[in-house]
Amino acid sequence: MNNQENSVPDAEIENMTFSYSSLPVIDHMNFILNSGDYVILTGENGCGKSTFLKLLLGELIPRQGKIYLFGQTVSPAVFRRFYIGYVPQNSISKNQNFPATVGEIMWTGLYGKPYHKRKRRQSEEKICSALSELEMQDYLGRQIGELSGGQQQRIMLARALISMPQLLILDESTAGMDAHSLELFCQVLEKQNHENKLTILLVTHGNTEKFHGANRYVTIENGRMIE
Ligand SMILES: Nc1ncnc2c1ncn2[C@@H]1O[C@H](COP(=O)(O)OP(=O)(O)OP(=O)(O)O)[C@@H](O)[C@H]1O
Repeated sequence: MNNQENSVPDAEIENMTFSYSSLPVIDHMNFILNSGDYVILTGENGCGKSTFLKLLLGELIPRQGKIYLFGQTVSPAVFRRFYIGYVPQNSISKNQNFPATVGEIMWTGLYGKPYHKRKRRQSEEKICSALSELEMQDYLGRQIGELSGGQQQRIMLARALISMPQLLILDESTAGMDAHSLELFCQVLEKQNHENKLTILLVTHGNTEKFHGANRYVTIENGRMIE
């Protein structure tokens, strides 16, 4: 669904404030993420990027202000109704023995999809095509823990994309990635945004120049979003 048709932003933050007990992190923040935006979010260590994402995803509750996703107040129902893809910083590399193959990880990206069980062939084709885009099609039967960090992150992006999200959130997903993986990752994001109008919100520490095609660059400073 493209929300531009009815001009409802994919995400809207209104006058949001948040603190961890006595530590203020977000201070009367306002922010709008429009459908089709490709936003790069940066900021100093500890400025509140992860906290902002946790608030957006309903993991934390603001002390003040409102958060809307696709025009609706954040709630479990919103996450059932709208697909939001999420690629975190590499967490698999911390568990080299994680007992799953690339294929098994990819299947989890299709859970809840109507064609998941009924159309196995169609699902397999989707998985192969998503892996090919990230040059990982030959790794289907490999244990995820045996792959390099960059390869694992390519798999996690492919997995997020097969769920056909309306919004894709990436939290430091490219940190420490090798040059080739980073190049492929950036190419796929640009293509998804330009061709499929996928809304992207990407948090990164550096390398902002690698993310071709982004239309907005924002930072968090003193608890507010600066564009
Ligand atoms: N659970 C928590 N309890 C208390 N303070 C926290 C908690 N999580 C984060 N903080 C503090 O809140 C501030 C913002 O942290 P946050 O992780 O959101 O920043 P960040 O911009 O994502 O940092 P980095 O770039 O280092 O990942 C920091 O001062 C951090 O120490």
